Amino acid sequence: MKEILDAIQSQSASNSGSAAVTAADFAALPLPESYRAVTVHKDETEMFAGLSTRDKDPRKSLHVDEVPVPELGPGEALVAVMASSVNYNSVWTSIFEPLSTFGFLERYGKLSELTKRHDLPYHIIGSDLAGVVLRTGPGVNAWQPGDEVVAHCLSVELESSDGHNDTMLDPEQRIWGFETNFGGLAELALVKSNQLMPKPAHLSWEEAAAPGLVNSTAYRQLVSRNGAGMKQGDNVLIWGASGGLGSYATQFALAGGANPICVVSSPQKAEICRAMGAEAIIDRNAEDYKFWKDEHTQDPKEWKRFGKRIRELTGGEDIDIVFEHPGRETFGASVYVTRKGGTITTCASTSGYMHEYDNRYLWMSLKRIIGSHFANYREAWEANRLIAKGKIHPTLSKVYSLEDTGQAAYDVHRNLHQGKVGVLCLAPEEGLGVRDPEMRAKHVEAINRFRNI
Ligand SMILES: C/C=C/C(=O)SCCNC(=O)CCNC(=O)[C@H](O)C(C)(C)COP(=O)(O)OP(=O)(O)OC[C@H]1O[C@@H](n2cnc3c(N)ncnc32)[C@H](O)[C@@H]1OP(=O)(O)O
Ligand SMILES: NC(=O)C1=CN([C@@H]2O[C@H](COP(=O)(O)OP(=O)(O)OC[C@H]3O[C@@H](n4cnc5c(N)ncnc54)[C@H](OP(=O)(O)O)[C@@H]3O)[C@@H](O)[C@H]2O)C=CC1
Repeated sequence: MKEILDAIQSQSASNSGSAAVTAADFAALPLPESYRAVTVHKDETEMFAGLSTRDKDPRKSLHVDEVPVPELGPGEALVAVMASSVNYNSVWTSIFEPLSTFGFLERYGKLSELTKRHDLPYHIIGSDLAGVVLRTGPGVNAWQPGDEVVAHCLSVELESSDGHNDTMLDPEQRIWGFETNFGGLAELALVKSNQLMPKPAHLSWEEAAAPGLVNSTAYRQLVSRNGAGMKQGDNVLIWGASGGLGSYATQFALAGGANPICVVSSPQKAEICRAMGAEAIIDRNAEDYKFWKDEHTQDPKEWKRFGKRIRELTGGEDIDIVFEHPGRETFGASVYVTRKGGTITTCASTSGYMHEYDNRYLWMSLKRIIGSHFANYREAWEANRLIAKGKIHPTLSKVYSLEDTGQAAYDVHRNLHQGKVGVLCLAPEEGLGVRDPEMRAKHVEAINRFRNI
């Protein structure tokens, strides 16, 4: 592993990404037999039985294990991972909710001889990476050893026509590192080569690894015609506006000429939204919205109070698009505050997936609910292109070592974090991997906006 790291480190910081070490040199580097990876264990899926969601502690279930290097198949790439990031899907995996992810691996394993590799008693998690290609499998022509890359997390087989217009609709659609094995929170990762995209040259490894999953998801959910198709002037209500998804949705709204109404839970988070350029901000904690009277009963008076507050901030207008992900806790309010003909677009249900809302406000006012999930190949590419062009910036706040991934996931689970939380895998320190310092200098303030808050 040291030889691999030395080769990556010897890429000059001033050569704009062109390899000082050649592709042949990288291809000739010997692969280790094993590598360190963050895992959950199949024999521990019941370890939190009886505990409340909040009390399930990722620090207990996430391990750093030495695991064998998987065999490389056709159309695949083995990547040396310099950095990765924590996504909420890794929190779900670590607390075995709503399902144990081993069921996904078992199902995938039944598909073919090759996919059997994924069905193991341990699950290497992680759905983001920035790193360097070490090996490519048969049939891979677009990428070669030595290429500096990020990977998006859409894994598809594309054998059915269902996914040929929109790769998210493939019947064998999976999220890499959640529904497949060999994810990015590790020193090496196995991906389909179609997941690879160029690493933005002005970012360090950990910055480049941070946006991938959430940025692509927010792009489809809010901007793409497959999602809400946001346009200039739209009032966009963004829950968790300084969180993983929300920090990108806020940037897309501002960059696209829309008007974000940012919901956060502290003055500190409100300040981050202001620094991004948002003006309409609601501190849900300070204003103490209680959309549920008790576990079973919502309070429409609170929906109305929330709607009035939004009207105060917009000069009397209602919401064109709600960017939803908290789910049960907020969904009734989200449907209520949407304007006639408006859209509620949802990609998650962090607080509970059995939603309740008053359907009269949906049908009588001709509103639409759109389900959205990650992003297709093209959307992921377009979202990464915006990062590479410095139009959208990483929202990395804090960086952990691979050994401390459990703590990083705990912070995200307990909502103690801001923006995105990074993890160094092979990178020995932060700040490495920048190939275009001039471009970086132009954007450095925005790149560092979430750091160490
Ligand atoms: C990018 C990041 C993303 C995120 O962070 S998202 C947040 C994290 N993700 C999650 O929380 C999602 C976790 N996943 C799940 O909870 C489950 O994954 C699903 C509820 C989405 C699906 O449940 P399941 O049981 O895995 O699959 P089924 O499609 O319900 O299939 C079960 C059986 O039910 C049959 N079935 C499906 N639809 C129908 C139908 N309409 N009529 C009759 N049967 C149906 C199937 O065929 C199959 O059958 P057979 O067991 O025999 O294979
Ligand atoms: N389907 C898909 O493709 C994807 C789904 N997801 C899912 O989306 C969800 C959010 O992910 P992500 O943004 O990365 O997570 P984060 O935890 O980084 O951000 C979510 C933010 O939502 C706010 N929030 C949390 N709970 C509530 C609540 N009960 N009511 C109102 N606001 C709340 C919090 O902000 P504050 O406290 O400031 O209000 C929090 O910071 C997760 O469930 C994740 O699995 C994520 C990515 C892709």
